[in-house]
Amino acid sequence: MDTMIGFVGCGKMAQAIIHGMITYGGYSPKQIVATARTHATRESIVNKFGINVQTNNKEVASSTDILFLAIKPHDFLEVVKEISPAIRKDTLIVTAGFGVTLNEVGDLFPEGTKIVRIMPNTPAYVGEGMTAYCPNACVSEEEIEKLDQLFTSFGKAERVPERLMDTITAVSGSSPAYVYMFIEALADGAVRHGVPRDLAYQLVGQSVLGAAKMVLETGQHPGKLKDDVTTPNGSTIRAIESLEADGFRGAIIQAVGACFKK
Ligand SMILES: NC(=O)C1=CN([C@@H]2O[C@H](COP(=O)(O)OP(=O)(O)OC[C@H]3O[C@@H](n4cnc5c(N)ncnc54)[C@H](O)[C@@H]3O)[C@@H](O)[C@H]2O)C=CC1
Ligand SMILES: O=C(O)[C@@H]1CCC=N1
Repeated sequence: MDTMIGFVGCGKMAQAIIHGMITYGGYSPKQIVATARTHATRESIVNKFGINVQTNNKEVASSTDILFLAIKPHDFLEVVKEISPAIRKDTLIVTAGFGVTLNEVGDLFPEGTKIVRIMPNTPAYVGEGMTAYCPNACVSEEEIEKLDQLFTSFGKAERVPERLMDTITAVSGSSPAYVYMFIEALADGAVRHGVPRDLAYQLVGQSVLGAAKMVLETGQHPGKLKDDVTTPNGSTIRAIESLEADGFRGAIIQAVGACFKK
């Protein structure tokens, strides 16, 4: 029988994962069940993904083999208290909340509950997510392998030590937001100098995608890749000089620190 995958909390992050799993990972909508609190949300999710959507968190929690908890931190405790008595011993709980440790989650479930802490990101929607994960000691290597396959169905996945999770939140969980800001600002610069808005997003989006692929696929140092673009006394070095004068790199390093601290 197919593994049943549940989502308690089906907002932006869960929907990105569901879209990625179905579109790029070959998962069937029949294998996926989520909960929604309102009729309107239920209709919208059913129409988008064709998955089963219910209103009862406990029923979903008790009927799934892998259960994602993708709710905001302020709703977390209430939801866990509700579903905890309904969890089967063999269910794998996958928790996506930032800053909540495996021990803290473990204390809210019966002893021996299998829990995996993850930090995904929204590019899961297009099959290019980055998911960092760490399991607790109750999860077997075989189960970890199964989860790794699930996470890689919507992008890349890395098993990491838990002590890195807060930093990773700042680096890959939140960073799509900073990258969108960069894209928007670069496009604004293009529009400022006469490029139509749609063309600007095309030019910038493809350049960011290409630059990211160069880093991942050539394995070359980003500094070397930057140097390859930079002609002596050319135009690129003028842009670099201006960015350095405005503290571009320092601003990004500090942003990672601010996100980590929160
Ligand atoms: N949005 C992102 O880029 C990322 C989010 N995360 C984490 O994922 C979690 C969810 O974030 P988002 O999807 O952005 O939030 P969201 O607000 O879009 O989704 C949360 C969903 O949970 C539902 N919900 C709240 N209480 C509920 C309850 N009692 N029963 C059933 N459903 C309930 C809400 O109606 C909402 O649809 C957060 O912990 C966040 O830190 C992690 C990585 C990236
Ligand atoms: O902003 C947040 O709190 C979450 C964590 C990673 C992305 N979104």
